[in-house]
Amino acid sequence: MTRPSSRSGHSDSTGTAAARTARADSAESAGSAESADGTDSAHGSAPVVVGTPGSFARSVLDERHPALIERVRRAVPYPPALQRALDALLEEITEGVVERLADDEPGAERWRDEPHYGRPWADVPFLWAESYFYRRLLAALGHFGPGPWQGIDPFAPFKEAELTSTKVDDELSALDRLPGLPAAERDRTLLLSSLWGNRADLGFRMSTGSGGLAERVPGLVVDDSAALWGVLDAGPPGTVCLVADNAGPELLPDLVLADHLLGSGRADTVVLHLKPYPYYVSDATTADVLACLDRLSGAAEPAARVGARLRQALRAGRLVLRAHPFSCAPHGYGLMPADLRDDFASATLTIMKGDLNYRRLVGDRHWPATIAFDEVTAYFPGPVAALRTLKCDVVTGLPAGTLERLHAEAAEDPAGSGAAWRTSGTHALIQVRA
Ligand SMILES: O=P(O)(O)OC[C@H]1O[C@](O)(CO)[C@@H](O)[C@@H]1O
Repeated sequence: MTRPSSRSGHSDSTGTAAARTARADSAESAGSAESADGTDSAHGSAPVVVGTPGSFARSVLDERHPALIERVRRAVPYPPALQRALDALLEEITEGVVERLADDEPGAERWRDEPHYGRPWADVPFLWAESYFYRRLLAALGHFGPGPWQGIDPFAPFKEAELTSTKVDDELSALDRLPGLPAAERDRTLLLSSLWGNRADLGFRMSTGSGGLAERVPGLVVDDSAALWGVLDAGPPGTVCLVADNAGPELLPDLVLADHLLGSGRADTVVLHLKPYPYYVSDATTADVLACLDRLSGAAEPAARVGARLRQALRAGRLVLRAHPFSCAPHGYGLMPADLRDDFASATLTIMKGDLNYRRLVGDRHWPATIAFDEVTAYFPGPVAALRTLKCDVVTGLPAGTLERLHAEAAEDPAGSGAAWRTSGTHALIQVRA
């Protein structure tokens, strides 16, 4: 495998203007030409739009976003002007049309060319609507300043509550079982901890017991983990890109996995991709990494040792943090700018964590669930793995038999849960394109 050297310089583009030029290229290289209505001509798979009441996407816009505004308002004592800005945003998303960022808002130029302004929020693509909502929330709260609220993370109180919970102590103390496990089971435990950390309620406790972990994870609908280790073991240790998702209970097992990749010789360097600003409530930023390192260092052994090794890896440049602007862009990775593409191209493997990264990786579309993962990620510049619990309608790469089983289970469920397996986080997948 040719691995061009990675570049560290980053453009300031979220991929908006340049992205549209790149769209044709990336669609072409993915073998999926888009028609004027946004439908993928090869498969008839339309982009997910916020859409009609009753859809999952609409419930996020109608219920979760207003609830989040109220949660943020209760958690932080914002002054009257910022409260009024929150009121205005709430009114806009529930009754109005999509408004532009104010011209004097820092970074407004990155959003200027988007085509969705003046339309009802329900009419725009789901991925775009969610991403723009978070940007507008931060604008309302003065996050980008200048001013006294500049840089304040409105989600910090929630993140801190999760990170300081005693549940995390239990999970960290379970780390002491790892050295006693055979190497293959240690690999698997750490991989599954990182995977289920995306649901943020299992984590390291999965390492207990004597049975194989896979048997105790009935919700794992695709398990390409052998291919994942195969990619990493195929050559000398190189760079692994780990594209993080949530802070706290998800980021901790991600960091422990990064330590394991470095310590087991699977990676020479781990590049951890973070969000440059608070996003999707709990997405990890640099501050969240530092908080996790403090949490590890303040815990009992062996967690404290993991924390010390990670600090040393940061100092030595073996654990590298990136916060590329495109990480908060409202687009799929098919539109990533060249410098980010170079980063991923130079990696032995890129591991995409979580549901949002999955949507951005495969494209936020109503794909047939059985369409090959290899096909929808063909554009990606290097080997890529997705570790994700299912929290939205988008899924690809399911074996036909698995899909049938999921439908049959849903049909038999007395609660009539329908397609809840797609959205409730009870199911998960490990998919790899080597
Ligand atoms: O933290 P994760 O796994 O990326 O999940 C975020 C998911 O939450 C939602 O915002 C709402 O459920 C999804 O649209 C999104 O994909």
